[in-house]
Amino acid sequence: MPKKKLVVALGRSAFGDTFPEQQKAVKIAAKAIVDLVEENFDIVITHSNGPQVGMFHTAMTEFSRLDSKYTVAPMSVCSALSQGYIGYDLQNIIRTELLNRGIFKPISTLITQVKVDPFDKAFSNPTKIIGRYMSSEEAELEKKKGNYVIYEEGKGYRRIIASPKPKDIYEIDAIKALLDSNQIVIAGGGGGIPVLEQGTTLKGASAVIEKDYTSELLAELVQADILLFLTGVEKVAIHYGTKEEQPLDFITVNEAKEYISDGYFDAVSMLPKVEASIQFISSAPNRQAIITHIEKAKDAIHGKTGTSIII
Ligand SMILES: Nc1ncnc2c1ncn2[C@@H]1O[C@H](COP(=O)(O)OP(=O)(O)O)[C@@H](O)[C@H]1O
Ligand SMILES: NC(=O)OP(=O)(O)O
Repeated sequence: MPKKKLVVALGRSAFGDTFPEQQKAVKIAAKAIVDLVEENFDIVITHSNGPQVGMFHTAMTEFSRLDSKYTVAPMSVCSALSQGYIGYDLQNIIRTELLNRGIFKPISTLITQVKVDPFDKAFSNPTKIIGRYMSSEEAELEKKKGNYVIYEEGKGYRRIIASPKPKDIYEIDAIKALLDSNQIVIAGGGGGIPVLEQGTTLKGASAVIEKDYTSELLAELVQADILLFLTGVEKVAIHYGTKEEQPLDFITVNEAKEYISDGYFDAVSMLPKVEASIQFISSAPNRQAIITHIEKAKDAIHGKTGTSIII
């Protein structure tokens, strides 16, 4: 019987905000991934990059102000940096976890570019949160640099950037070839580097793609059986964060659409996962989309927990 293909999307909680946090958190992600390897899946891993891409962009901009030998790195370059920074850590820790369990399976990270539409309305409506929390003074400085910020009640300011939809993945054949040769692939990190096709050139766009949507596109293109979102909660809930909070084991596509139109899912956190799940299971039969906590991956695959989006 052919092995089932699984696309796993690792959320922000898999990495934290700083390198020490990442080194610690990635061990939990590695355990989750190797549990899934032991379940005999072919696996593609995608991951978040919001805090990291913001960190690189701010750092490079600050360096360039201090010393003219440093130049500002465009956001697309910072996306590429974040793929390397996270992928390097992730692939090594997963490798160790595999070897510790006596499993010999190669794993590699692929710098991945994703096509976006230059006319995507998202370019004139920044929504994607990146970087760390800032004080009002830091936020003012960002605004002076021409960047956009939002205020989160009680938490502080954060940068926001355009987040166009992913249209195609340029390295998809390489991803498939690695999968076909029994390798674990980390690809589409941070939603992929957003690029605009200009003749024979791919020009980096000043944007950060939502990795949940890229995960779905990737799952479509590799013809995955399961799309698994590993995040910070065990189940999707309605009335989330209130006394009436109701965690859900299953959500049908029709229910999910109703919950979306009733505003139950936060636009920048849970909504993209639910939308991506709907898209994935609706576009071919016998597919599964599951959202759960990073420490519950194996249980969720066995139907013991998590929220499954079903037809
Ligand atoms: N309706 C909801 N049900 C469950 N969690 C929700 C809901 N709305 C918002 N959340 C929050 O969204 C988070 C997931 O979004 P986010 O952290 O952006 O994703 P990721 O883990 O992929 O980075 C959850 O950990 C939870 O705190
Ligand atoms: N690119 C992306 O979706 O990253 P986050 O999950 O950190 O927002």
